[in-house]
Amino acid sequence: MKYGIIGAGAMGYRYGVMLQENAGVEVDFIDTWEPNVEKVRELGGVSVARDHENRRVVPINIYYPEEYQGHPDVWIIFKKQMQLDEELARDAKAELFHDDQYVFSAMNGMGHFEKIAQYFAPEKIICGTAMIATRLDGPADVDFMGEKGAEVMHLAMYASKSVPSNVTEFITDLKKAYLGPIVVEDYLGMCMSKVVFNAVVNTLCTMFEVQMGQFIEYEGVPQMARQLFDEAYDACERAGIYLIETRQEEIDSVTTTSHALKYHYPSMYQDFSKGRPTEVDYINGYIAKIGREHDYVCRTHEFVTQQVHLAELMRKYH
Ligand SMILES: NC(=O)C1=CN([C@@H]2O[C@H](COP(=O)(O)OP(=O)(O)OC[C@H]3O[C@@H](n4cnc5c(N)ncnc54)[C@H](OP(=O)(O)O)[C@@H]3O)[C@@H](O)[C@H]2O)C=CC1
Ligand SMILES: CC(C)(CO)C(=O)C(=O)O
Repeated sequence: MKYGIIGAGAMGYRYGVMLQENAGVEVDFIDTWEPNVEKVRELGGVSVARDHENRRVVPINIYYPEEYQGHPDVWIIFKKQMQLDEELARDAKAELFHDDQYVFSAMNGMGHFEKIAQYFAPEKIICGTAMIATRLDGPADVDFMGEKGAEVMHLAMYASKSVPSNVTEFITDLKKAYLGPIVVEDYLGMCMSKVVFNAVVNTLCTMFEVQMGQFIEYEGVPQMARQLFDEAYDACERAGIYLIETRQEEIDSVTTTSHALKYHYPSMYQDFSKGRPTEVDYINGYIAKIGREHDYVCRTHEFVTQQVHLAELMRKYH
């Protein structure tokens, strides 16, 4: 199968480079961030390291949407939630999307699949989540965090419980790429399981400006995590959303994942530290919204969402 990556950022490079190098498939990258596209063209590829080591340039094909003439079988979208509407509109205007194509995304937060469904038929949408950590340190400069083979991701169809036969080839390519795909039936429970995880780790690491390994040094983390998970699970259960992990599994995962990805600054911090808006409204804010819609106030998530916005605003004084 041939793949088109929309958003040559941290995760776009991660998926594209691993598919190209490990699964041996054809991959094209589409990006709108000019310094990034121009840097790739100057270097002849993207500079890739793993846990700060073995940095090398991987040759890739990169295009602005308006330049692209190819026809991938699957689009893989990795933009920040706040950028997605504009990106999809620009890509559609450049006539990139075709009825026969599938589309996959494992962005954090919620709301992106509804936006993608404005351009693709529901049965063509493959939903994902990725417990895969990647840093974008500058244009055309990425660092794949975590040991080789530790990558884990989940996927589910947007419109059905089972995977159609032509999507199995995509799953095979993800396996060959060592991206660690696990197929589940319910996309909503799958996505919310990742949202509640990010609502603890991304948000707290961002507020205290620390890496995951530093965050987990504090012995009170499991207790803080339990409070946030309990509220999120209570809201989801009232909304009829059943997560694919139990509350205890999520709490345990905060500890194990934070140790495994100890040098990683979660993607929310990567935005925060560069003065950009964060995805907090799509993570803690989304949990709070589900709660409110079902007569349940997620007091801690509402407070934490405000705290992150306060911290965003206060950056101007630092
Ligand atoms: N990174 C990770 O480890 C993980 C991320 N995710 C999710 O995947 C999605 C994509 O995230 P991710 O790949 O991290 O994001 P990116 O690395 O793609 O960053 C998003 C965009 O921000 C802008 N940008 C990035 N770095 C800079 C910089 N140094 N200076 C100026 N602009 C910059 C660029 O667009 P522009 O110029 O248009 O602003 C870029 O395309 C998100 O939903 C995220 O939550 C999920 C799992 C893990
Ligand atoms: C890698 C991980 C899982 C850390 O929370 C993530 O989703 C992110 O950085 O946004």
